[in-house]
Formats: sequence, C-alpha cells, structure tokens
Amino acid sequence: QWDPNSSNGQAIVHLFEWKWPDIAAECENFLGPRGFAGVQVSPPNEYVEVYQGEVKRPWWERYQPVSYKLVTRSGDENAFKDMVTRCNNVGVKIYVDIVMNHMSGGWPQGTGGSGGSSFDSGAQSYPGVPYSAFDFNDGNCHTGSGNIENYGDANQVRNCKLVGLNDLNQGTDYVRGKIRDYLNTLIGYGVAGFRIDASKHMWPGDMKAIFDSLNNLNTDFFKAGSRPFIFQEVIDLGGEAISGQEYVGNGRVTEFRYGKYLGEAFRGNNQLQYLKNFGEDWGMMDRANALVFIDNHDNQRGHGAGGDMILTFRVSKWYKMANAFMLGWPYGYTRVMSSYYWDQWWENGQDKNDWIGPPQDDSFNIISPSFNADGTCGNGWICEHRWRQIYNMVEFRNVAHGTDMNDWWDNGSNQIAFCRGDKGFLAINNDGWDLKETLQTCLPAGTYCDVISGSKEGGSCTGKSVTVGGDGKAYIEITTMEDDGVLAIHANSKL
Ligand SMILES: O=C(/C=C/c1ccc(O)c(O)c1)N[C@@H](Cc1ccc(O)cc1)C(=O)NCCCOc1c(-c2ccc(O)c(O)c2)oc2cc(O)cc(O)c2c1=O
Ligand SMILES: [Ca+2]
Repeated sequence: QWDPNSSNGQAIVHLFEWKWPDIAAECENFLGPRGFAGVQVSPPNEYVEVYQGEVKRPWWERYQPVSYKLVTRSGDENAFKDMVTRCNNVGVKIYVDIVMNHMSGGWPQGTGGSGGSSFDSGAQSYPGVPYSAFDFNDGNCHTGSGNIENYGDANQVRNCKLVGLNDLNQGTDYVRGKIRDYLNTLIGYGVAGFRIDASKHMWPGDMKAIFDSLNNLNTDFFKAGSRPFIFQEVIDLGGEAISGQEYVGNGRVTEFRYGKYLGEAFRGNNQLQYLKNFGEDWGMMDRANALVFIDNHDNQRGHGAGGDMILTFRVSKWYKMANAFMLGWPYGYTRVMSSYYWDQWWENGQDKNDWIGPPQDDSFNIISPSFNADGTCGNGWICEHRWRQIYNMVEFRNVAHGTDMNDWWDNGSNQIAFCRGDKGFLAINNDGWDLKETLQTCLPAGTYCDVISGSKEGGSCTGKSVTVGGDGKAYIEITTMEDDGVLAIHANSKL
C-alpha cells in the first residue's frame, strides 16, 4: 500500500551496499536524530558471487538471486534482524529491496552463491529455494532468443528473460508461495515495506496476489493491521508498451521522469521558472502514487533511465540544488541516494567502470564507512545524506509536511522562490547573476537561520540569518559566488 508506516519523517535514504551493522549504527547515530523516515537497504537474499575477468563482485551481482537465504556481503540473518530492531527502536523504518522477477543469468557450473548455495542456471535449478525449470516462464515466452527483444510488446516484457536472467513465473501457487514466505519472514523481523525491483517485468495482477497474501506488519513496531509499504520500480520514461500507471493499484511507483526533468532544468536545458507547476501538470503520475528521487543506483552510472541528464554527487552544486528543490516541493514521497565513489573510465560515451561495486578489501569484504569530524564520510563512501544542505532539507520537509505550495515567485528565468503554507520558505538562484530581492516568506516575523549555508545551533546561526518583517517579507540574497544557490528557512530554524 501507499503509506510508509513511519512517523519519524517524510524522506527515506537508500544506503546502497551498506552492511547491516553499519546501517544499525547510522540509524542510532544520525538518521533517527535527523528525522529520516527510513532506509532502503540492498537485497538481503543470497545472490551470485560474480568473478568475470576484470569484473569482480560488481554491484549488479546482488540483482541475480540464488536463493532467499539472508546471507550476503552486508551480513547474515542475525545481523539483519539486529539492524531492523535497532533502527525501529530509534524510529527509522527498514524497506527491503526485493528481487522477485528473476533468478540468476547464465553462469558456469560451480559458480557459487553468497550463502554458499549451489545452483545450475542452465537447468534453471536453484536448490537453495528450491526452484526448478517448472517455475520459470520459458513456456510463456515466444521470442526466438527467449530474451526480451521488443519493449513494445507487453507480453514479452513480462514473460521473457530480462538480459538473459532466468524469468520466474509469478503466476503459479508454488512460486507465489516461495516469494510470500520470503517476504513474510522479513515482515516477521519488523520491516516496514518493500522496494519491488524490475516491476515492469511482472504482471501487476500476479504481484497483487502475492502482496495481498502477506502478513500484517509486526505489532512489536507497528499498530495492529498495518500493511507493508510497497514501492515498485517501473522504469517508464514513456514510449514503451508498459506504463507505471498499471501498477498504482499495488502501491507507490517510482517516477523516473522526475529526476530526468529536474536534471534537464538544473543543467540549463530548461528554465526553473517552469517548475511552478511541476508535478501532474507535467504528465507525471498522481503525487499520492509517486516515489521520487534525483538519481538512483542504476541511473547515477550514466546509462540508466534519464541518461546523461541525471544529476549525481559528481556535479555537487546542481545536485544539492536539485535535492533541496525535491525535499522542499510537495510532490511525491522522497528518497535520497547515498552512494560510494568509483573512478569513471569514459570510452565511446560509456563508463567502462560502471560495474564497480562498493569499497572492498583484498578478500572482497565490504569496507565500512569512516566518519570525519565534520560528519562527512570517508573510506570511499559519499554519504550524500550526511551533506548539511541535504539533511537540513529533510528536516524542512518534515516541518512543512501537510502544507501545500503557495506564493510562488520567479524572475522569468532561473531564480525562483516559494512558501510551504506558513511553515517554510525556499529560494533558488540558478542564473548567472545575483538574486537580491525582497520576497514574501509567509513566515511569522522574526529572525531565521538559513539551513543551507549553515544550521541553527544553540541560539545562533552558523550560516546566513534572515529577518522576516510583520508583513512576512524579507530581503533575500543568493549571490553567484556562494557555495550553494539555495536559501531555506522554516518554523524550526527561527531564533
Ligand atoms: O546494468 C545492469 C543492471 C541494472 C539494474 C539492476 C537492478 C535494477 O533495479 C535496475 O533498475 C537496473 N547490469 C549490466 C550487466 C549485466 C547484468 C546481467 C546480465 O544478464 C547482463 C548484463 C547490464 O549491462 N545490463 C543491461 C542493461 C540494464 O538492464 C537491466 C535492467 C533494466 C534496464 C532498463 C529497463 O528499462 C528495465 O526495465 C530493466 O534491470 C535489471 C534489473 C535487475 O534486477 C538485474 C539486472 O541485471 C537488470 C539489468 O541488467
Ligand atoms: Ca518477468
């Protein structure tokens, strides 16, 4: 269903490839205190351990299941349970990345799983579940190769192999039962919901049959009768046979156009003044159904949905501006990406290193993030969620929750500002000249700390302060020389 089952806040963070003990600590040390609603974790089920020439332990190996055993490089079943308990105890929910469309692709005999299970991809035999050839869609796929060949044909997009991955038949009671048992086990441990990977490649009706049969959430952490939060990954930029709209009956759906449009706008291919009606008027799905984000683990690598328009940590000024807009704007349920660093190696318009997995030691164990005195991360972890301009806007979103957007202002090009009820005010300058205006902030008179250039700490502002008059107006300045082209004040940043 559509409600994240979280009272702590209005934004989640995708801690991509983090280990379970590190997530537990992050919930206690940072995410709970900062008002994050929850964490999207990487797939916790057993997957193929990939060593393919120079490609060793790529991030996408975790999207080739071998079984539903909870044994991965992020940790084992006990570590997973401990993480869910510790995060729930500080109000941070756990949303699990579920890979239920397929099992692995073709691998040589003897290739191992992250939990030690064997499997035979050619025979479609996965004894760790167990699944056999009866459980796959080959009989329902009518393309020559057995793979998806034409995204204009809805049947083959669902019933044929996605890039050679053995395609499960979610239409049988047996497969539905195995997936149900896997999700119910996670529900038993206290998770709040699921991110459904590759939803485009499954029939919405089959998915609904599975989701409707799931247990209610664990009453140790949720009120009786709570249903799992569902958000379905459907990569839909238009132009294909399948649209995200087909899935809104099951829960929320990822809106990939959101990040593409904002990438175009902040890169200057469009003007910010047109964001005045950003949302359904742009053809995007109803905000109550949308899960939105600036980038995700796939399209931040330059070849996914949205292509080279997608903003990432590598273009940090635009990235912070776009995240500030997303977290300030009332459309959709927001997800912040948290990445690790990898060296890109561009050849013929493609990053040859786009497979590189998380920071790892010589034994291919994932290295934990380190934390600097200023709260940022080291050891190859970017931790965008720990950037002040982003985590302060998570609080802005929480403070503004329940209000709409009002008092829009723009300068006819790339300087914009708007209010959220009488709770918050955001201004952005993406023009090549200074923004110096007296604007309506909709806030009660007083002095407010700008939460982008600094924070409110004790009784003072570490960054800019803004004085709001009795008429709600204030002098707003964002020069082109500043680190960030954004100014944000809200009810909780008032001195
Ligand atoms: O780049 C990747 C992995 C991408 C990927 C992984 C997980 C995701 O959630 C995702 O959105 C993308 N994988 C690399 C390497 C690879 C992996 C497996 C394989 O059999 C062949 C190659 C790659 O080059 N993939 C081909 C292009 C990306 O095509 C994939 C898509 C995908 C891309 C665009 C779409 O419009 C769409 O509907 C689906 O979803 C996946 C989902 C998975 O669960 C596992 C996958 O391997 C993939 C996946 O390969
Ligand atoms: Ca399928």
